[in-house]
Formats: sequence, structure tokens, C-alpha cells
Amino acid sequence: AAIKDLTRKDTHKCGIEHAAKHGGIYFTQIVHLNVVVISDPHLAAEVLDRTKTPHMIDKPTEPQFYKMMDEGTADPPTPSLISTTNADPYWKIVRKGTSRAFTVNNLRAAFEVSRNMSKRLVTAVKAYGAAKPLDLDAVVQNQAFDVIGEFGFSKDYEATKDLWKGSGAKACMALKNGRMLAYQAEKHQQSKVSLLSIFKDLLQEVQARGSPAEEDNSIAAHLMRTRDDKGQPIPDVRIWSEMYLISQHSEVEAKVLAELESLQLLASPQLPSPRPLEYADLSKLTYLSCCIKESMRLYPVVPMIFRKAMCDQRVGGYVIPKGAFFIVHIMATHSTERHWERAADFLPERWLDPNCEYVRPVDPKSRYVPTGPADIFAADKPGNGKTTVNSSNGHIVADSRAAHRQEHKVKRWFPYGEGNRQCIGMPLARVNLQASIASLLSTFRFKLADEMGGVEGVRMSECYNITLAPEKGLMMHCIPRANHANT
Ligand code: HEM
Repeated sequence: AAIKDLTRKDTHKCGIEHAAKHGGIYFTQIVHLNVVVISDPHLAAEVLDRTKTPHMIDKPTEPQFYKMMDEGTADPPTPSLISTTNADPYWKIVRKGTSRAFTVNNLRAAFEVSRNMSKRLVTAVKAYGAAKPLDLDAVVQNQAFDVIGEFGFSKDYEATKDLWKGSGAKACMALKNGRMLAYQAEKHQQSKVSLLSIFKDLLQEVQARGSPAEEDNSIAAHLMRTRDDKGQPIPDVRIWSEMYLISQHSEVEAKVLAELESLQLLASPQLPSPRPLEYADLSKLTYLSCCIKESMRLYPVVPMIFRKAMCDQRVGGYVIPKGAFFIVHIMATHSTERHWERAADFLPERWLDPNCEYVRPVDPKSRYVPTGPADIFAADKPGNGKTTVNSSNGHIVADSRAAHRQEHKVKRWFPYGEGNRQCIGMPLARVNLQASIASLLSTFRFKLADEMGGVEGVRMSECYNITLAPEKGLMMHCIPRANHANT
């Protein structure tokens, strides 16, 4: 069944279906790989535990996991920041260097870039008109591509200017296609060549600029400044779900609009040009922020992440042998009935509770208890998760961290991952999501195109290519609010 699952375009849904049947941890075999799939938040926390991951659990290097990504970004294929192992000293150096670009101080600059690119997108979508449906998934990716290009590398790709024919839009498309998995290998091969040339050109351009100025805070500048331990320089992201979900829930949309209107940010026939969005507005858009979190719960952009056991592991009372793989199934964790009330429903209000992202500590049901069928590796099963294996001598030792975790908050929502490999671009992604969605929603009303086949059709078109997206785009009519009453 696992091979059949793997060739499904919506292979992410298999993990959700199996988790519903087998629970928060189950074993499967994918080709010849032993894989443990996890969707219980406590067990996910154990696997992604920052103190454990550096040496006991690491990124897998087997070609089944990141080959496509590494091939598309370097020739010869080289592990990128996302696929390097913790054990590789290069990862630590690049992570440290790159993270300097994402400081809180730099977020204002990120907001400026995001606002400018959102403005451009609004202009391009207006010019396109409301009569023909537009692939909203593609155009918001163009916006994100421009933001990352400008904020990260001081490079304006202009993907948001000419949404389809421009060189930036083509580069963005190559990036999208470059992620294609095994069942679309041919498409991936075609994109690989163009993808490689995009990265090569960008690198040449950045190098040709010479040493970055002191005030230059871009990712490129920080990478150029980064040195390894010998003092040598180092060798040579989407938001479709939010727009869709908000547009499908009129009561939610009404609340978002009321929030935008209260801040004079909503376009209408009476106010065709509302005031521009400011950085300070982001923290006031509370309900919009709830909508974004709820969308990322139901449609996490990265539905699963991968790890490998570097030595025997004890997870949730099971002994997982060295060499086994973990899939931490973010999407299944986000949608399990065991941990979420009305898990399948889009309910932004739940996020008004500041503790919504954590497992309810008082709920005894929320603690994972190992049961029969998933007990594949149960050579030793104390069932309390309070022990672990010492990596240096292989001895089982008391795990004070696990006990500590039980008393502290465990996340049931982690769309950006968790632990030492958590998404480094999270601060930028958060600002850009809020700014771009606020800009689009304040200007347009969105209507799902008939060809999408309604809510059911959208659900059926979900496609997993490392990230999650509707297979043939998200076709929507974008109707300017300035021409129509906001009803
Ligand atoms: C909505 C937007 C985004 C989501 C949901 C997202 C999600 C994720 C997740 C789940 C991981 C962890 C992978 C793992 O643990 O195996 C990750 C890693 C990463 N992300 Fe993002 N990401 C987003 C945007 C961005 C942006 C805008 C950037 C950069 C400009 C970025 C750069 C990275 C990098 C470099 C890593 C690897 C970090 C490492 O392994 O040390 N991401 N992302």
C-alpha cells in the first residue's frame, strides 16, 4: 500500500487517513525504507526536540527525500540549507549567517518590501479584470518570489509586474515545477536546467556587487560575510489557502472586512482608495491573523517533514531502531480529532485563545498512550516516554527533558516546523502573509471559478510537491471592491 500511497498526487492525505485508523504513531514501509509516521503532538515534540536532534535524530540523506531539491539548486547536486544534516558543520555556519537577516529589527524593512510588492500585485490583478478567472495560487507565489528576491538578495525579479510572460514570472514557475516529485519527474527534469541557471545568475550578480555595505541586511549580504572556522567564505516560499478559505466563509469574510474597515483600510465605492497599510496595522489585524493561523492549520504549506534515527530511539514508549525514518506529519497533527474540537471545520475564532497552539494539558485524552497495532518496534515498552538512549554509550537513561515536557506546553500546531530546523524565514513569511492578504482582501472580493468544482473540487485537487497546492491552480474571479458594494 505504501508504494501506491507514494504515487498518489495527494500522498499527504494517506498519512491523515492512516493516522485516523492507527493513531498518533504507526509504522509503514516505503519501498525498502522503514518509516514511522507521527501525528501525535507529544511524539512530534520528542522527534523535533532541539536538544535531541543535533546528534540522535537528523535530516535523512537518502535520495528519496531531498534529491529533487538538491539537484535543482546546484550542479553537481549539493545539500541546501534545508537538506544539510545537523552533523555537517556547513549547516550551522550558514544557518547562523542567514538568521541575521531575519531579526526583528529587520522586519520593518521586510514590511516595506512586502507592501510594495503587494501594491504591484493589486495593480496587476486589477488590470487583468474580474471576468476571467485568475490562478490566485500562482500570482501570490509571484508576489512571495519578488519579496524574497528583493528582501533576500536585493534583486527585483518583477514576477509581480508581468504575471505570466515576464522573465521573473518564468523563473518563479521554474522554481515551482522544480519541486515536482517522482510522478512528475519529467516536468522536474525540464525545470532543473532553467532553475540551475537562475541560481547561477543570481550568485554571479551578488558576487559582482563585491563586499556588501555595512548597512546591507539582506540574506545575500550576510551570506557574503559568513566565514567558516578557517576564516574562508562559504562556497558558491504562498498563501493560496487563506484567500480561498476566507472567500468560502462569508461570516468570516464579513469579520475580516469589518476589521479592515475599522482601520480605514477597506476599499468601497465610497472609499475607492483607502489609506495605505502601515507596519503598525499588522498587530491590529487580530481577526485576520486568526484566519491565517486557521488556514495554516487546515492547509499547512509544508504538510510533512522528514528525519532519520541516528541511533536507537525511544519515542512514546516504542524503541525505534537506528536507521529508521520519521515522517512528522504536520497536516495530520493539525487535523486530528483527538486534539482539536471540530477539527475539520474552519473556525478562526479558536485562535482568539492565546493558548490555542498548545495541547490542552488538562485533557487526559491528549496524552499519547501506546496501544497494540502500532507496536511494531516494541522490544521495550515502558510506555511513559521518560527514558531515552544515551548517544555516546547506547545506554538507556532517565530523560528529564521528557518529564519537563509533560509539565510544559506541547505544540499541536507547528506549520513552520519546530526545534533547531524550524523555518528560518518564519518572521518574513508572517509579515508577508499579513501584508499581502490584507492588501488583496481590502481591494478585491474573491469568487471561486465554476471550473474548480466547488469546495469538493478544490479538496480533490490538492497536490503534494514538498509543499501543498491545488494541482492546476486556484482559479478565482477577483472583483474590485471599489466598483461594488461590500456585501
Ligand atoms: C508560509 C511560509 C513558509 C512555511 C509554511 C515554511 C515552512 C517551513 C518548514 C515546516 C520548515 C522545516 C523543515 C524541516 O524541519 O524539515 C522550513 C525550513 C526552512 N525554511 Fe521555511 N517556510 C515558509 C517560508 C520561508 C521563507 C520565506 C524562507 C526564506 C526566505 C524560508 C526558508 C527556510 C529555510 C532556509 C529552511 C531550512 C532551515 C534549516 O533547516 O535550518 N521559508 N520552512
